[in-house]
Amino acid sequence: MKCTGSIDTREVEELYINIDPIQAGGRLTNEAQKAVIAYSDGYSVCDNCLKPFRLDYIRKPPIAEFHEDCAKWLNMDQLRVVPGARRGFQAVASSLVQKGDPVILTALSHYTEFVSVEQSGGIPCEIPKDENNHITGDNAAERIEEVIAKFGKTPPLLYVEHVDYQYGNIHDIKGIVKAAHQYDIPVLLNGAYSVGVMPVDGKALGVDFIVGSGHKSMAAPAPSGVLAANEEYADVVFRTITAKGDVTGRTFGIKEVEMMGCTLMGVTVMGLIASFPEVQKRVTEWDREVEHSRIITDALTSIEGTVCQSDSPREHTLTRINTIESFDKVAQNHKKRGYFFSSELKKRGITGVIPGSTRVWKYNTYGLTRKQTDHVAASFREIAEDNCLSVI
Ligand SMILES: Cc1ncc(COP(=O)(O)O)c(C=O)c1O
Repeated sequence: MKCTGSIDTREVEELYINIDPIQAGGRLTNEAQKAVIAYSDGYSVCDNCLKPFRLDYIRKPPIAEFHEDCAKWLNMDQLRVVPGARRGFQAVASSLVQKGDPVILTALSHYTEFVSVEQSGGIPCEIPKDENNHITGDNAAERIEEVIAKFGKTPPLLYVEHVDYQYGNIHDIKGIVKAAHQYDIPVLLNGAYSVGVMPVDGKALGVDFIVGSGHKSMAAPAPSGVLAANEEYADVVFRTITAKGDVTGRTFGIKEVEMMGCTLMGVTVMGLIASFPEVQKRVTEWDREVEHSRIITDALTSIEGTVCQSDSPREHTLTRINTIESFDKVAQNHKKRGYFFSSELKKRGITGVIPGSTRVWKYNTYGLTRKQTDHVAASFREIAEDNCLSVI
């Protein structure tokens, strides 16, 4: 097929309630949609890039202010915008990890963390999860000791998910930080599923870095994100270039090495900034989101044979559910096989569950209204009853 450049409307968002596990927190606000159009030209944010020539100093549009305000909001000392959470991991690993260094991550770490470790020549060492699918301070301490004994050196970095992508569980960050700091290991908090949807306080958690994903949880276009650091590490990660042209003698001012000079331009940074007021407001309404998550999860677990594999009652909107003994049993004898489930959901105006999956799958209820929540909950029950599954 040839790309003609003509783009259809995106039905998923226009016509359906979307419970896709990764998309919920990244939907743009109306303000971001307006900003995206206004700043759609490539270098549009550079109209007023005056000395010093760097993205985070631009005051019109208020990019400098966003950097200050967003750092404050996360209770961290300094912040930069980055093209996705993964680029935040990359900047930190590239600054702190040397070839052959052991680096601590967890049994629930995202692949992009592993990629950043590999790029820097580090050796990934995972903290195992416990029987409740949690990463604990005790397990972290034990693993750190083991790794130091094995490699004969202290890991330069530890990554931990605030909320992991497999279960949507919230982990004991304070306990893990306590363990890491006993060995002077800095902690990077992966806030891909927390920054922008729930309250996050870097100083209260005690972390050294926070990484957030704009397109996952801050109502921003992709690829966007934030990297925040505390004062102790800011100078290292946000160091400026010292290289000089050996023939021309040129120097390059205050460009930051890990940021490749400047990062987000145009649509991405302006979408992130335009959504920021709404994002700050919505994290204060987290309790309501959790309530909606519980309503839907309760509906699913009221279907005989269905097991919630995430923490219960839910504390987050991302949930992993096991329907092997319920919807998958129906699928075995259904003419549409596993596709019956997504097709029944679609008939009811719901999308986001991978077509064909009826065994273990994830959904995210973030951003649903109460009416939509009740409709999704009732739909799961109805599909079960229509297919002779008992609902308690
Ligand atoms: C837990 C987690 N961390 C990091 C990432 C990467 O985020 P980004 O796409 O912003 O680089 C993802 C994306 O799926 C994720 O689920």
